[in-house]
Amino acid sequence: MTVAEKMSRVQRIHAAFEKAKSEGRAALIPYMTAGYPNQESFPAVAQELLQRADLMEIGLPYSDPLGDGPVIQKAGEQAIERGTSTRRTLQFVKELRPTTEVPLLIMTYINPVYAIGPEEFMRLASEAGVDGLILPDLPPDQDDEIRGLATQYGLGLTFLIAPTSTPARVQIVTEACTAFVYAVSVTGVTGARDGGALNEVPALVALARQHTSLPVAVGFGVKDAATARKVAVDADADGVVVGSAFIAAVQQERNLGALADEVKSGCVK
Ligand SMILES: O=P(O)(O)OC[C@@H](O)[C@@H](O)c1c[nH]c2ccccc12
Repeated sequence: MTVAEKMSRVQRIHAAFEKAKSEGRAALIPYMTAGYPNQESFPAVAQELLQRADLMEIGLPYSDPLGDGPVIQKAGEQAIERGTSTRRTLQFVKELRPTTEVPLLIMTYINPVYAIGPEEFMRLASEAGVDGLILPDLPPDQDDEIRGLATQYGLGLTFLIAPTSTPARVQIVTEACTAFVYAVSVTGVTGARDGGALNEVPALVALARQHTSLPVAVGFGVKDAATARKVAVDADADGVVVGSAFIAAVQQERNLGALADEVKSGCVK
């Protein structure tokens, strides 16, 4: 891979945030589990979201997903039952890659990466056209290997901060990120919550900004225009991640594109 190719992935991620900003919006970052609801339907589901997305998170289904709430956990189980493996997930990215300019990030726990072998995983991800990795359970200060390999293969990295993160922790985590910083709105698992759950977001975004000039995206609990507005406008985040609400829409056979349009309307600053 040439230096230019390596640079272009992280740059593509940053450019996507810049473009949304220039249009007066926070970036919409949908999450969808690879191979959900099944291998045949996933590409169409992904396209429905990609048409509205500024960046996209593709979840690598994993059998022991500690941070996943019930909706995403069930989606992952179903995808695995229906044959979506780590390699199949990367193959999905390879198939989507020529159809879209939207940066594609793989959201994965670290175990599947170790199961295939970190170098092999990075090689396959890079070949498939993945732009970045979101690693919710890798403590960035306890790992040099993954970070070194991601740099070598030109992949952006995103780690998570939460309202319970101390300023010292926020410093360590944000310094390890190269793609964007993922601020989790609440401590706990993914999924929608009752109102009030997003109240800690403005302070968390402000704290992140003291430590980084990277874009700061917020996830956990955004499900409609009002909750998106809380994150995009009230907390002034650069990106809004939405997962469980989109998976629930697919599961209930509701109009996914219409829901994505609605959430996107809440991303307008
Ligand atoms: O589902 P929500 O509440 O909209 O939150 C996004 C989240 O699902 C997605 O980013 C995600 C999926 N699995 C994860 C595991 C850890 C952290 C984040 C995630």
